[in-house]
Amino acid sequence: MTSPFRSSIATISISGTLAEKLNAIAAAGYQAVEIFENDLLSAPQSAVEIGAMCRDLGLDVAMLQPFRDYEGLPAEQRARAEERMRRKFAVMEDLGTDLVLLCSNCSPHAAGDRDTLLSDLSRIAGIAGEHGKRIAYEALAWGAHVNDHRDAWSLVRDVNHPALGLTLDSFHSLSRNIPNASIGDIWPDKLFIVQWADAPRLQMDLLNWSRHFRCMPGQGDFALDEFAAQLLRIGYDGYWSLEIFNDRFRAGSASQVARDGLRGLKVLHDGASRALGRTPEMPAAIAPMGVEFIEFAASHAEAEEFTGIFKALGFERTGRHRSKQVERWQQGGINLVINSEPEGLAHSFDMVHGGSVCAIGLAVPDQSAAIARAEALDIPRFSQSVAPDEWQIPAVRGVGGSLFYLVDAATDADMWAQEFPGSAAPGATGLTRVDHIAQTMQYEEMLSWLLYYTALFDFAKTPQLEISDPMGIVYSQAVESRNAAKPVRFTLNGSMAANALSTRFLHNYFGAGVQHIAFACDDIFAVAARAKAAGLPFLAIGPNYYEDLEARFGLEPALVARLAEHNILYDRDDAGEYFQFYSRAVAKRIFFEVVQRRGYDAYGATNASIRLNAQAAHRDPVQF
Ligand SMILES: O=C(O)c1ccc(O)c(O)c1
Ligand SMILES: [Mg+2]
Repeated sequence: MTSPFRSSIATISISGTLAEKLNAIAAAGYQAVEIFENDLLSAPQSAVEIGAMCRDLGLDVAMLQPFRDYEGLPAEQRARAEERMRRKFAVMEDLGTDLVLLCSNCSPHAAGDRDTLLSDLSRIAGIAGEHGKRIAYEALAWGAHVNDHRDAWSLVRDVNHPALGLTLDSFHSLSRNIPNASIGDIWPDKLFIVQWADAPRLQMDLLNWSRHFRCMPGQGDFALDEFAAQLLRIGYDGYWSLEIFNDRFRAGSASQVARDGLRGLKVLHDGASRALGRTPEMPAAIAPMGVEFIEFAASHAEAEEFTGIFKALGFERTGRHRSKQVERWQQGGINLVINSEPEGLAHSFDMVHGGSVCAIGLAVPDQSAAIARAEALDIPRFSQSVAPDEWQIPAVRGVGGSLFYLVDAATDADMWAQEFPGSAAPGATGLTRVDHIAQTMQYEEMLSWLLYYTALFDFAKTPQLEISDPMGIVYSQAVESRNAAKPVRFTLNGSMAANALSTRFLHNYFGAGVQHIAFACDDIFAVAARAKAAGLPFLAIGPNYYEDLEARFGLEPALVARLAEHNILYDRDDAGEYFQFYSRAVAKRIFFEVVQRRGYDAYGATNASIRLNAQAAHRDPVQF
């Protein structure tokens, strides 16, 4: 399929040597690269060889960058800069590009009056024109005189030389809150390149924000969709080029970061096309209608540990798979499946992780659209051999190699009836549905999975929270469906602290995966009392918490006593009230939570550190 836009990425955005970067960029499927000068300077290959390498990899060289500090210089320095520029033209010739990026001058010694800027930019445009080269002028957000794309544009427009055009960089424009409507004034033939970066909204100086915290479209807080729609509106059809300065990415996997970037760009371009009423470029984001099932991989011995907890929580075994060592446990609208087969994906999961969640089934309204969306976003499909008469459910890979089964919401009942014949309906008990699923991952992977969830699914993200674990800080971010009736919610958790619970999980579990599952109920006291009588190993909460709770929220002492009796944590905000309790972990890995929401939409973040402290009491002694 021909790409609906021209994709590119600056080599600064990813880790590795220049050759490694180019390989990762080509493998991810970009059409072009911006060569960052520092990457070129430190490469063992000549510019001619780099140019040849790009061509062999099928990559165009979109631009060489950056060229700094030219306009407004005193005459002597300006002449030296022009000489430097001529040399760059020779390098560009070798690389095979005619475009160079010129950053607005950051020197406090540069003049900033408009006549000087116009005259200098005219001079350099003339020199570029003589060499058959073009210059793309960019307003750095911290430029001494030119730091707003509207000013850079008015200079480019008034110089009006074919060799001088504009660079738009979403970071510089949006970090300064420059209205997107101003893009409407730009003539598309003079917009030589558009650079993309998202970023979290931070209170810090522009330069450090830009150099360390840029991220891929969709991973930050900028309203890139409006910016993108404006570009399409003016008819811009040049490169969409990622330029991401981010310390985490430069320490991470080049191929992963490159793939994430292209995924972010595709979602952005498609979203902008849709906003303009144009033909969509891929099926719409999947809007899951609920969690259909959670599949646990477990040996028979560990399966008993899980089912002990399931029983105490009120689940019943309602069926067995007609041909496999797989059981179905149910309660309310919840299906838990325990897979103890001696081969297949579940078995590999059990071998690597021990008892674990190997798959999650999501009910989707349109299975083939869901699969096509995953394919368009380069999210790998999973298939394993199934018996000819077995119910086929398409699956894609998720966190830690686990699966998302995309269950057709219209035929889910038939699926259960065929695969688990004669399942008994569960008796009425307390748990109603899966409230959320918490996945733990390396801190470095969090942005990648965040993008995965918001690109593949019609999910919104909540702000990232910092939770204090007794052994360090844990970062937690939720992604949740916008469908309010039966929301599907995941929390993504990671830490840089070597002994925080989430890090201990990664060690114990050998990788990223589901760390806990929260079930919703309508009467948490009844569920807790029943679970207690049935011997659920509760996570015990200390008395200080309850004393503080009484003071903090002015709760009735009798209510606080009931909460304490059942180890129930409590939170309240403007939207409503939240009740939650936890089980101890199975095999020090997975634990369960029960929640009751009364209008409340969050996750009890203030209680998370209480919970982490309670769990830390059970950790193995650490040897330093
Ligand atoms: O941080 C910088 O110096 C820098 C350089 C080149 C760019 O295109 C940019 O946006 C920033
Ligand atoms: Mg830039």
